[in-house]
Amino acid sequence: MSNHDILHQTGTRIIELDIEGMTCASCVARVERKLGKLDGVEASVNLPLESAHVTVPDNVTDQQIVDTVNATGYKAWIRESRPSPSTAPSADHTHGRETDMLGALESSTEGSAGDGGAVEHDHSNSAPGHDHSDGAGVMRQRASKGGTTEHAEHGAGGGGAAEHDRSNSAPEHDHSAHEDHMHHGPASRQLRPRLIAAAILTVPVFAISMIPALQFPHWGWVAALLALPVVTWAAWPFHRAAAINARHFASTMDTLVSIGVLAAYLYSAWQLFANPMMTEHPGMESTGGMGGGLYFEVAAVVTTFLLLGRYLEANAKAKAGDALKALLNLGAKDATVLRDGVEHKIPAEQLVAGDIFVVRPGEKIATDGLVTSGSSAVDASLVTGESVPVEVGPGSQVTGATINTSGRLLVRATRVGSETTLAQMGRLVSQAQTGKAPIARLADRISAVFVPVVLVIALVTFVVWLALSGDLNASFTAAVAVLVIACPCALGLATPVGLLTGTGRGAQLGILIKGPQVLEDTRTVDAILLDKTGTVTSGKLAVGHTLALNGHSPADVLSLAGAVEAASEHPIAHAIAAAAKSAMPDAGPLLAVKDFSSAPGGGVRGMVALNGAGNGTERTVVAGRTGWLELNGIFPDDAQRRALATEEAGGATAIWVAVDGEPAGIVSLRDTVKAGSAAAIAKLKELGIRPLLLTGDNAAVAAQVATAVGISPEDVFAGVLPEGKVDAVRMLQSQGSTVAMAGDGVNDAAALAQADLGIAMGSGTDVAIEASDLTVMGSDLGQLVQAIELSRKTLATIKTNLFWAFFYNAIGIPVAALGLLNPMIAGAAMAASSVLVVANSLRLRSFAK
Ligand SMILES: Nc1ncnc2c1ncn2[C@@H]1O[C@H](COP(=O)(O)OP(=O)(O)OP(=O)(O)O)[C@@H](O)[C@H]1O
Repeated sequence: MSNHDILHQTGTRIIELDIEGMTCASCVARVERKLGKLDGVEASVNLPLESAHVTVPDNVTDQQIVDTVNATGYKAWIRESRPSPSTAPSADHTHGRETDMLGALESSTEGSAGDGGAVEHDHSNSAPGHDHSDGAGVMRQRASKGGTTEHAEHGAGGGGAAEHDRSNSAPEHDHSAHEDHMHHGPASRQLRPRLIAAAILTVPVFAISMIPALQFPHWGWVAALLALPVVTWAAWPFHRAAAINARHFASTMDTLVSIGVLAAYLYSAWQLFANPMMTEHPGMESTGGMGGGLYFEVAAVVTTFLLLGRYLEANAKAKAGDALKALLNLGAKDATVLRDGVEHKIPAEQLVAGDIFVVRPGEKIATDGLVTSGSSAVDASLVTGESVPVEVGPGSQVTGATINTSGRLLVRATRVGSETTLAQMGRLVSQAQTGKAPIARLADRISAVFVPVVLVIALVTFVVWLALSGDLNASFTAAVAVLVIACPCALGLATPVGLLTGTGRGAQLGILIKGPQVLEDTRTVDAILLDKTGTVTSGKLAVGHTLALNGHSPADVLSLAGAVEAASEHPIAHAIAAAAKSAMPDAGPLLAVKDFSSAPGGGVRGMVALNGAGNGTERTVVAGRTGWLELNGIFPDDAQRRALATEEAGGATAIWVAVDGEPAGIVSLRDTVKAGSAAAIAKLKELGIRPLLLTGDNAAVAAQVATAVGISPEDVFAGVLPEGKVDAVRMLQSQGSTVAMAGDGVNDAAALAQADLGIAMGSGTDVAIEASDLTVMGSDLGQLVQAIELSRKTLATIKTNLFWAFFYNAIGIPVAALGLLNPMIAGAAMAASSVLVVANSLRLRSFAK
């Protein structure tokens, strides 16, 4: 779907919300459920990003959405609102956060912009994404004043507040708000002092409660006093969340923690008040005669552990988002634009398509463009992950954010703002991170019913224990342990943190994963169709020699073919045109062509005007494969066909050139297999994936390439027409294979979409990227292998996370109910499970390092 299509769909719109105050999977489930109750509204909430992607029909206002979230006890702000790309957004997140990510990009390049307001204004005039936003009546302001204040509060001092002020005026700065969420969000900022205070007070409470040698007369009162601020002030975030939820008759994991901690403290306090003398002598705690004991240390230790868990979690969440931020920060800040021969330094976001800008050696290229003069090597490793700089010269396309290493370039901007490759990358990554795997939805649903169930289990534990043993002390301990061990927060973090880290690391490596479902697909894939030209081979063909037929000269054949091919984008065409040009006398221009037409996977056709013929003599030139010639009514004789077959048998890509309806010659071209292809294919086999070669080229060339890289001869599909590529995918699928397809061209788009896993390679065409599930920015097969490995590893990580999260709860609850788990250990275990899940995910950050 083109941007144009997206912009003109009506009926629903997409709202991006920032939501504050969610702590666990139960919160996520509640927000989704409440929003889902509004007619036609669908929401997908992301816990680590503290955001929601909501599809809203026209009859529901933005304010209603915000109010609904606020009414569930959280705080919501609208980051952005725009027409929906489709009526079923959760299924199609493809364009979900278009202007959002543009905003993100712009805010990241804002640093040197000087007057931010002016920059925004200029830019929104120039970027189509913005025009659209304006037209659609984007809600640019945050929904409530309170929201802004609150956000500013979380920012790091004045700078943060200033940033938010600006974010009120235009959506492009909302990303900075987002960053603040990640870095100075309520979590780490609020939790730190509470954690420190809790830890300092808990140590003595624990020591005097547990070590009789340290006890002194009336130590119980001292413990009660020391533990009081811990269970009230330090544990406040838990109580506050529990209270907010209770107001709405809902419960989350905070409810469990809050009840557990308060119960332990109040019960102990009640014991102490009932028998003030119970700790008169050291070691006398349980001789009070009521069968009770003191649990101040339990309340304090549980609080401290849980705060520690939350704190580490908050920091880890911030780290997990780093990769995306790093990606967005890649963009150049300034551009030197050439106007009337004079260089002007302007903020990069003020560039408009058509501007000519100067890039000096060592500078970042400000935006996507076409080199108009100069030559240099461009280091694209930051964007594509490919380490070898690419040579560019006039006519070469360059990508914004790549680095010009050697020469001075003049570049004409072709894509700016939301259109640039970098913006698209950011968008894809961000969408992937907000998407939800089916398994994560399951986890959300489970945790929503989980808390009330746990409350009941805790109550039953208490009652049954008391009935069976009559021991109030033991009954109480068991019930508190159940409450504490049951917090499902690890469950809520398992998928999003894994996904965030995996996709973030991918972005750094030039690998874009479109969504959680893709991870699942990479696991099941067992066959991969590799496009030959440009994927397995370099795609940089060179003309070997030209065979002339029917009395033509090789030079004539080449110059006529070159003239027509100059109008085509095909690698074969580039090679022939380049060879023809260098063979021209005095390196003059190629002959002029009119009535050009081309058939993908077939060849080209055009009328070439002969220079020097004076009276405008023209030749009809057809170049391409046999089938294309035949379509044009040209049928080579047997001897000519044999000549072609001989060329092909030698491993060349042989192209017919026909002039005025007669075969006139054969141009032979050669491609080179990429250095890393063989190793990558061996690796694919190791991963249990059967590599197959798919090409429009002739069988002999295909077989040679296949042998060179280790693909077995029966796994080669040669001479395949573009539409045949889809059939090849279907055929393998019908044989029961789960098929991946890697390709880079427009020709491949249909096959990419048909494949179970479509992988767009190389800087790829937009169509290919659109149709694919995975995009590998580099064109090296090794990167493709890396992409599959990373996806599989991310999925494995998520699964391990879910296992541990479920495991803790599944094992912990019965053990606690049986009275075999000390509440303090339960608290530590609970916190450890969250930390474990996050730490396990962060391991992905070192993937391929
Ligand atoms: N512009 C062109 N000029 C001449 N021949 C062409 C042109 N485009 C396509 N062909 C012919 O059609 C064949 C198939 O082209 P197609 O683009 O489908 O595949 P390819 O690029 O050769 O290989 P692959 O499928 O591996 O990318 C080519 O091998 C060539 O014979």
